[in-house]
Amino acid sequence: MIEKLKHKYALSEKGANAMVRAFAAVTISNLVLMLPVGLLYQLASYLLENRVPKDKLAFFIIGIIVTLLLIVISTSFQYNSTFYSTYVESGVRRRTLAEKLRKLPLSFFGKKDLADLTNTIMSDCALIETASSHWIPELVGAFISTTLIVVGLFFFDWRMALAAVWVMPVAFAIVGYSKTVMGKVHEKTITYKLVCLDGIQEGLETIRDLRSNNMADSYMEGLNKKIKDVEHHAIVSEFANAAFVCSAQMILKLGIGTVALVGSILLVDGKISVLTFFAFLLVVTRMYEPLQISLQNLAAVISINKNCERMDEILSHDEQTGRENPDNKGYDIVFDHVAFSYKAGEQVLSDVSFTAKQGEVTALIGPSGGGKTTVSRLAARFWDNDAGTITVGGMNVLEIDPEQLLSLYSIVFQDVTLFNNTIMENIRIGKKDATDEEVMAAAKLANCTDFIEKLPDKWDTMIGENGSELSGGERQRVSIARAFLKDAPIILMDEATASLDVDNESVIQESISKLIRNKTVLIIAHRMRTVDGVDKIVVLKDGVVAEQGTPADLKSRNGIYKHMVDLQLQSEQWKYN
Ligand SMILES: Nc1ncnc2c1ncn2[C@@H]1O[C@H](COP(=O)(O)OP(=O)(O)OP(=O)(O)O)[C@@H](O)[C@H]1O
Repeated sequence: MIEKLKHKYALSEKGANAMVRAFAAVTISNLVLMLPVGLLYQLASYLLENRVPKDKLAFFIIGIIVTLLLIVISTSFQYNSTFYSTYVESGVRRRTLAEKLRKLPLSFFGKKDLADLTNTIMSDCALIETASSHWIPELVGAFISTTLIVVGLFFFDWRMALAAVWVMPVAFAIVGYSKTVMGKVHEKTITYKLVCLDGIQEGLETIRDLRSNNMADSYMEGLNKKIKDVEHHAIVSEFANAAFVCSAQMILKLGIGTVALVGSILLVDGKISVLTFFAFLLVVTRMYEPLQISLQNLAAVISINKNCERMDEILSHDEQTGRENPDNKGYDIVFDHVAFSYKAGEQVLSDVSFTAKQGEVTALIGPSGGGKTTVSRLAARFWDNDAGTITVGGMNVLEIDPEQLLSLYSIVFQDVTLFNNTIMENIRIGKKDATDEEVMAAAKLANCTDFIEKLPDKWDTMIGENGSELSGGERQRVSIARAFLKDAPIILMDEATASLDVDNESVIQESISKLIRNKTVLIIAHRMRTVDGVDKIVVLKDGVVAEQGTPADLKSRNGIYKHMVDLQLQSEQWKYN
């Protein structure tokens, strides 16, 4: 049972054990709440004889005190077992999820959009939290305690017990039947919600483009429709749920009626005493109460199945794993007949072989969509290649732990990611234990010092979400400073100086020349002028290496590279007129 609970509700071993304790706590609490019924039964038996013996008064007083004490103890045990441990467990679940996301291959994130993942981490976690603290323990506890009470009732009088119990299987069958219908309704609800969240997120991310293209109104129209769909579907879902739960609860209430009816007949026939009749009426009014709530809980537990599946999909996804200790000899990167596709059937690289040597600069060039970025991603194991091998210093990248492998790389992308933190901490990301002096030295090399000194709080200036308070060129210089700070033996650059002005470009180019000395450098180049001095050019076209060699070699071959150089020369002559 522990294993099943762990898997189904994304619980740790400790959390699953706490849930079983919560079942016991709710059961005990429900049973303790039946004690006043026992006392009332005793009292009624004396009152029917028109006297309460004096020596029994103490029994009732002690009975009431003990009952009150037991209620307090069992309620606090239930509280501790359900709420406290659940919230501790929720923290564990969110951490496990975050840790898992850290280890998943990027291909997983390609399949899932951000709104979907955020929803799983925030909303699904919160739902499972409520389920673990309320719905599931109350449902299971009510089920066990009611079964025990029902067994007791059958010993007392089987005919009256039958009159009280027949409604239970019918009520639960109705809610159980709702599983298929509600499963589909809930799946649709999630889909509508995700489409809506996605729309809101996309709208916020693209607000600048929407406004500049006068698209804000039509986008809002589309978004309004998505919000209306969520609203409409939520009403349908609530209505369907209420229809099942309310009918089941009404059936349950019929139990009181049948106990009264069967009891009256048996009483008139003299087959039961008034006291037995009274006892059954007392028990059924109390016994159905947790079941009424349980029916609602059962419907809710059924409805979160989809959320649990979504969570399980993340938690059971294969991680990118590998050896912790790199055993590379040097830092040559070798692609040997590498093939790769992001999606099945859409081959992006079909047969790529080349070597990027340590101490040399290798430039990847070629037409847009040829596979340059993909090659650089595979080299750093952001994705795993499907066929062929990629080695770094003779070590297959697929056999090494991704984080260990990435410690060998400094990466400068075109789209720089910055965090809402100080500029100092944003550069320190390159090397988390770097001193302030080291950070400042790296920033100087990347020509960042001037603009940082002009910021309101200098090095302690918060740079806004994703560095929104910095210009494109400044962002790129921060990213280059990170690479200087990390000073890793392999450098991957995606046209690192593309958004720099002429002044900055020449200063940084000088620094980059220092940075890349004796390293393995793989650059994705778009401007042919910058690759003129590299050691090797690899031309990628349609997922294969179309040409490779030194710039001089390739120029003399009159192939794609030569053609691209000529085109760029022509485009440099272009002017606005
Ligand atoms: N995450 C992804 N999921 C699916 N397909 C992708 C993904 N990234 C890239 N592709 C596809 O892979 C192919 C190669 O893309 P890649 O970005 O490697 O080319 P590139 O040569 O770097 O292009 P560019 O010069 O325009 O940046 C393209 O057809 C692209 O649409």
